[in-house]
Amino acid sequence: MAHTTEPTDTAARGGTVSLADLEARAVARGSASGYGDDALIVCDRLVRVYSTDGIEVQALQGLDLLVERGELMALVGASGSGKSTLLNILTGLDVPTAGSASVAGCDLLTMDAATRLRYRREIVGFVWQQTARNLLPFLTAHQNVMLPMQLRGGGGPGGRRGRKARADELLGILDLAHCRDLRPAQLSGGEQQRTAIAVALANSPDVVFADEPTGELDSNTAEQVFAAFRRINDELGTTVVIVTHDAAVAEEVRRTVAIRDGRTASEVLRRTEVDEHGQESVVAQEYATIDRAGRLQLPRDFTEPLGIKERVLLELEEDHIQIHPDRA
Ligand SMILES: Nc1ncnc2c1ncn2[C@@H]1O[C@H](COP(=O)(O)OP(=O)(O)OP(=O)(O)O)[C@@H](O)[C@H]1O
Repeated sequence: MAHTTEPTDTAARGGTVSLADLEARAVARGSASGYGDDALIVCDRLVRVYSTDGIEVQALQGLDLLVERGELMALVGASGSGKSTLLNILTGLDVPTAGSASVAGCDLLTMDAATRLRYRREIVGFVWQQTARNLLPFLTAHQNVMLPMQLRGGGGPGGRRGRKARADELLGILDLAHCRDLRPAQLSGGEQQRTAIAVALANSPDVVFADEPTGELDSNTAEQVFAAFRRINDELGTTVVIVTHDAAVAEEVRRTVAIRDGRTASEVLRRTEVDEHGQESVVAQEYATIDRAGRLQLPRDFTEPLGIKERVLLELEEDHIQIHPDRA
């Protein structure tokens, strides 16, 4: 085998290490640690500490998360797990205490005020749980969808006519053509949330964040809203991140990441598989996540029945690792 590792050879020969050697090593190290190079959303060891009256609360405790462009995924977690804290950081409303976070190449820690405004208008879209936060009550559905394009300024693609056509196109994709000239109070809960999705999409953002978007809806209506998220993900390729406490959302998306105590704890992936008879079925599998430091959190359902507490024995097999309770 040909030797291409010059720097090591130099060192092995006992010679002095040249600047070129050091540079080559730095480049090699850099490419090896290219965490999330291709991801749209990158959270790396994200920490958020709140201090109130001298008491510190660690809402995020070194959270790692990668979301690829084009994903339709959900972040789930119990109350207090850190979902809102994470969402506030990802939507540019809050800044983490430590770690790093970027969305579509925007560094969320170092953005200045002007970039933050552009980020919130053009790079990300939002759908909140409360309609009042999503839609202006005195504007029609069509006018609500036009508004972010008008606020963006710069004329927008195709000028006023282009913006009107875009608003109509989005209302069409979301099955809302019949609601075009109605005000929010004249729309059903599901129609309001679908209009909110159209508003979020107005400036063609890289990602839409939705916070408990179906929290105030019955299950049938919620199903229509999830179908709308799937449609914009399929037809427009928009990345969608849904944040909820409702674990049942896993049925509606392809990837669900669970947050526990300010860290990502596990993931459920849903894939469509085709058997030898051509029958399609959806297979959901739960994975434990490994953080950047190599830490793995074992689910309580697994540790409790085996009485696993402080330590385990690990055995490396050819294609898997065995974890044994400490019987000593
Ligand atoms: N502004 C704040 N000041 C102090 N502590 C806070 C603040 N915001 C959140 N926390 C604390 O941080 C932790 C995470 O809160 P967060 O709101 O992110 O959780 P959550 O998963 O969104 O919960 P919920 O579903 O109830 O909204 C909690 O312990 C919460 O009390």
